Amino acid sequence: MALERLKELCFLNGIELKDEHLEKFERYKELLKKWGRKINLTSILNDREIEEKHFFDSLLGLKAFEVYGFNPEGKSFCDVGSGAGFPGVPLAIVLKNSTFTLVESRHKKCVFLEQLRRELRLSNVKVSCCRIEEHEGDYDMLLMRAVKDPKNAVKMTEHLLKRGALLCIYRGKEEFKGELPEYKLRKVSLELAGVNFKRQFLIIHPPFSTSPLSKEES
Ligand SMILES: C[S@@+](CC[C@H](N)C(=O)[O-])C[C@H]1O[C@@H](n2cnc3c(N)ncnc32)[C@H](O)[C@@H]1O
Repeated sequence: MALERLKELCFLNGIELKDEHLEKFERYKELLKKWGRKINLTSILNDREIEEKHFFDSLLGLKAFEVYGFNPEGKSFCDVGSGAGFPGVPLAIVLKNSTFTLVESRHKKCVFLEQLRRELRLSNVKVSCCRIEEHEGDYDMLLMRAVKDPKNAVKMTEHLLKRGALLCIYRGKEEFKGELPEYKLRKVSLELAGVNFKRQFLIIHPPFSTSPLSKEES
């Protein structure tokens, strides 16, 4: 059955998906497979892995926001270095009242993202083809996935953080032991059912910006 793995993992981990979302995820998967063969979009091109490691993984942001106390409804997000649309597009599919700007520096990936936006009829998504360092905007939250060095991520997005955005970094199980003296940082770890990987999120903001944080800040 279509999207069996995505449905199973979302069910096990309390993420609600409607039929209208599943239709869009199905079309997303087709486009990813078609374009992924032509341009170097992602090394993951089989159904199960796309559903688990891209779609489900991107949606885990919803769980992290919940733990953190951030209501994503109606908010403005910027997906930094969006690549093939992760995590921005899966979140845009389920958060129809929130806006998502996908910033990507590589032209051919931007062409894919534009096509995806049109085919999935995502009126809450915009694509900005430039380096994040040159992108300006006021956002509630910046999203970054597959980031090696959180310090570098902060450096690249400093101009947007100073305008009041939170930065949410999707991390694997490896602990971030570094320091970000000018920022407040909260780690959110998720225990997941049905998968053999862990997800940790770093949520970072400048000390002056309003934040739902009340405890466990460092
Ligand atoms: C490691 S990939 C991650 C892609 C996607 N976010 C994901 O999780 O699958 C990083 C992406 O960021 C883009 N990128 C790298 N430096 C960038 C910059 N300074 N501004 C915008 N995009 C950038 C790359 O072209 C690439 O698509």
